[in-house]
Amino acid sequence: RNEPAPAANQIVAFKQKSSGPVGFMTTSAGAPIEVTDTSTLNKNLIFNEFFMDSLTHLVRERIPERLVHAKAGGAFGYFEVTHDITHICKAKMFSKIGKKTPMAARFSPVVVERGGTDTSRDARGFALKFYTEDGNFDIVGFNTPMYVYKDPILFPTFVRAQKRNPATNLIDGNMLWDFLTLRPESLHMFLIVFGDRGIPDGYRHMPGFGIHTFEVSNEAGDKHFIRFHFIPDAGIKNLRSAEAAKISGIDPDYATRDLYNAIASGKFPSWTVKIQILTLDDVKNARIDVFDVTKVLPQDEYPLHPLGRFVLNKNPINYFAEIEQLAFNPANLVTGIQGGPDKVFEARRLAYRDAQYYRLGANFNNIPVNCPIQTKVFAYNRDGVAPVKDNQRDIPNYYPNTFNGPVPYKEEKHAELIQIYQDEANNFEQARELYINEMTKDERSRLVENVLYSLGGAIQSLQDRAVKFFTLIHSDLGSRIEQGLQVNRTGFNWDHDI
Ligand code: HEM
Repeated sequence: RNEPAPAANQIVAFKQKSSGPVGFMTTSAGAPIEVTDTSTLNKNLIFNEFFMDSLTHLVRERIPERLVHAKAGGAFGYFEVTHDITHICKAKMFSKIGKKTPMAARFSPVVVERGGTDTSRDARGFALKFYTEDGNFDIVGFNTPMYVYKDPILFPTFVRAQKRNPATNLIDGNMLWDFLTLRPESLHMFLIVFGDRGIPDGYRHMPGFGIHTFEVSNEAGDKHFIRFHFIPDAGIKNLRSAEAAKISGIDPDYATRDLYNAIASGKFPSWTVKIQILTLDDVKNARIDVFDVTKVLPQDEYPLHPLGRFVLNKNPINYFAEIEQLAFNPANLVTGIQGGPDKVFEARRLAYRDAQYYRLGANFNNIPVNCPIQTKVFAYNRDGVAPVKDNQRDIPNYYPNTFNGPVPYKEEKHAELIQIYQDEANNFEQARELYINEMTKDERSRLVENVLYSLGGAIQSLQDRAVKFFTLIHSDLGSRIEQGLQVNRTGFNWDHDI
C-alpha cells in the first residue's frame, strides 16, 4: 500500500509525534475546564464555561476574506544571493554572495473566493515577503510578466467586472468582455490567461514576475531600474482546460495540496531569481515606456541577469495564523530599493495597507508573521485593537521630541521626474509578438478555443468589439475567433447548452 500523502495524514502524524494529549483543556483565559452534559434540563447552560467560551468564540471566527486573491497556498523558506549586484543596489539582502534572507511566499488565483477552486482560468498572485535586516521587503507579483492596465483608476471597475453580477450573483461573461474591449490594452495579459499559462499545474511549476520596473540605488547613489523574474527550477507546467475542469470537480484544492505535500515530503520547490537591468539612459532612450505595466521589457534588448534563488522548505504550522494573516504591501521597501515610479505602484502603496487595516485591524504589523524578524520596530504608532505587543513600552510617543525617542533615518532621494516616451495605451505590438513568436501553433489553437468558450457567452455587440481588437492584434487571430463565433451561433446555443 502507498504511504498516505502528508496533507491527508497530517492529523495522524500529529498523534504519532505526541506521547498523549498535549495537556488539560482550558478556557481561553487558561482555567482548567470540565466538560459536562449540556442536554440536561437540570443544569444552567450559562455556567458551562466550555459551552460559553467555545460558542461565543466560534461566531467570531470569520474575518473578511481578501477582496482579490482570497484563496491561496503559502509557505516559508529563504532567499540566497548567487550573483553580486552591489554595483547597482545597496539593499542589505543583496550585499554578498551566499547571503540568505528568510522569506514567506503566498500564491493565489485572483478572482475565486476563499472556498473556490485552484484550477480556474485566471492569473495567479506571486507574493513574496523577505524579512531583511532593514525591515520587510515585499514583491507582490503575478505569474504573468505584465498587468491588465496602467491607469490605477480602473482597479475597482476591473475587480467588479470579473466578480459576480449584482442581480444574478453569477460570474458574467458580458461584464468581463465589456471591460476587456473597452480597455483593449488588457488583451495582452489576457492572451496569456486564455493561453496555456492561464491554468498553472500547481504552484511549484509557475513562474513569477514583479512586473513593475523598480528603481534601485547603489552606495554612490546612482540609480538603476530593474524588473524581477522568478523561474521555477522544476520547469513550467500547465493544465489543459478539460483536465483542469475534471480536477476542479475532484479536488478544488489541488494546487494548495500539491505545495503542502511537496514541502512536507522534502521536495522543496525553488525558483531562480533573475533581473533585467536598465540605466537612466536606457530608460530615456527606450522605444517603449519601460514603466508601463501592460508591457514586457524585451529580453533581447534588456537581458536577464542572474541574482539568486529562493527555496520554500517549511509549511505553515497553522494556516490561518501564518498565511491568511500574511499582509503583503508593495510599499514595504528597504534602503536601496525605492519601488516602481509608475501610477499603478503608487495606487498600490495605499490599497494594500488600507485593505489590511480592514481585514486584520490597525496593528496587523504586530502579527508575528508580519513582524520584521531581523530588525527592531521603532514606530510612533500606539494603541488600537490587539495585538499591540509591548506597544513601544515607555518610549516617547510623539515626534519630534527632546527625550531620546526614535530619530529619522537620512531620507533616500528618489529619481527626479524623467522625461520619457509614453505609448498609446492600446498599442498591440507586444500582444502580436506573443501570439506569433511565443505561442506554438497548437497553443494558438487552444487560445482560440479558450477565448471562444468565454466570449461565446457574451452578447453579439461585445463579440464584434472583441473580434475587432483581436484582428488588430493579428488578422489570423481575429478571423479564427470570428469564424468560431459564427459556428457557435449557428450550431450551439450557449444560453441553453451550457
Ligand atoms: C491599481 C492597482 C492595484 C490595486 C489597487 C490592488 C489592490 C489589491 C488589494 C486591495 C489586495 C488585497 C490585499 C489584502 O487584503 O491583503 C490585493 C492583493 C493582491 N494583489 Fe493587487 N492591486 C493592484 C495591482 C496589482 C498588480 C499590478 C499586481 C501584480 C504585480 C497585484 C498583485 C496582487 C497580489 C499577488 C495580491 C495577493 C497578496 C497576498 O497574497 O496576500 N496587484 N491587491
